[in-house]
Amino acid sequence: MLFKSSRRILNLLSSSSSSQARQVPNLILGRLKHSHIGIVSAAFNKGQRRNGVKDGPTVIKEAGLIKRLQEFDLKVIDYGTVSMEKLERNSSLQLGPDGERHHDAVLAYNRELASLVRKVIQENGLCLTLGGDHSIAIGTINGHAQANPDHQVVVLWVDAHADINTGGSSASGNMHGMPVSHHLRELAKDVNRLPESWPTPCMSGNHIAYIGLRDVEDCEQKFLDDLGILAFSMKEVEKLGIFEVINQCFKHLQPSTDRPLHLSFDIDALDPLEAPSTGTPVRGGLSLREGVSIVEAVRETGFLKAMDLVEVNPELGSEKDVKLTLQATKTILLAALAGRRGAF
Ligand SMILES: NC(=[NH2+])NCCC[C@H](N)C(=O)O
Ligand SMILES: [Mn+2]
Ligand SMILES: [Mn+2]
Repeated sequence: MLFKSSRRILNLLSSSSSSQARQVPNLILGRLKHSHIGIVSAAFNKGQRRNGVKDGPTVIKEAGLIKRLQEFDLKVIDYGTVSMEKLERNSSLQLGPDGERHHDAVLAYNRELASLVRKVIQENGLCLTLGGDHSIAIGTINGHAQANPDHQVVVLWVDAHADINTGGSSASGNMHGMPVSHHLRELAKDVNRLPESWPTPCMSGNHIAYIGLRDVEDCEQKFLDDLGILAFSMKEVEKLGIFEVINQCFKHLQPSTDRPLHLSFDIDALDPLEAPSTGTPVRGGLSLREGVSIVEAVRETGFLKAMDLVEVNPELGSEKDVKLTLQATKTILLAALAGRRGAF
């Protein structure tokens, strides 16, 4: 009798511990349920002047991202690449009305990208878009909004830069410094669109928050101030600490089932000591641990529906620099999507 019952307890113990061992993060992230993670490769570089950034998606995938995510029982579907080929047949530099470099090409590419992002979300996937330069967030956020016509998408933008220039305010003409302005209703009249008036603005200044800023131009700061946009620069991260900053962002954005969350993560938000291979590095950035804390908190809200990881450029820096940058990138993605810290 005693033997029997202790046997039963042993069985119970072993079955509960084995089910615990299997308790890896499954496909239910908080209260938004996803059937899979859909990966979109946005191999695009016309939003700035360096070629290599279009190879970001390939090197990130070659570094074993999908296999690593699958090790945590996540179902991953590769939706393939939105390529620049069609645009390249007409690759002459064409300026927009306010000097935006490759204006129509950037927008035409993003319109196609937006359709694929919309498809991933409509098929109930959590959409991860690998860039590419940050101009691809014109398409990803638009596609996310298209998939949720009855809901307000809210955006957490993690970056050294505000990327809120318009053609008129930009000193460089590079459209990777302009994606945010394309989505804001308040700036609608300052943004030049395609003849079919794509993209339509899908949010207001109170639907976006920033973390990590440290290289913001005067015109951009004026947009942030005028629109009352919540923005935590590295100075505030330093003063308040990363958890207070994250909490204030979520209090403000109020992600929920009615307010799906879009995370746009520029790898240059991290300090260049952590992620050197990127086109516009700025020293004094987030530690990898702070970056991980941000994306862990994002995941834990349960309302993450789409994420961009942009500006990894494998042609910049030494072999060691590229390796470090890819390790940091994978660390961020593993924490954001699987809720895990660990080695690659
Ligand atoms: N996504 C980026 N890395 N953006 C950098 C933008 C730099 C500068 N503010 C510009 O508009 O040209
Ligand atoms: Mn940046
Ligand atoms: Mn950026």
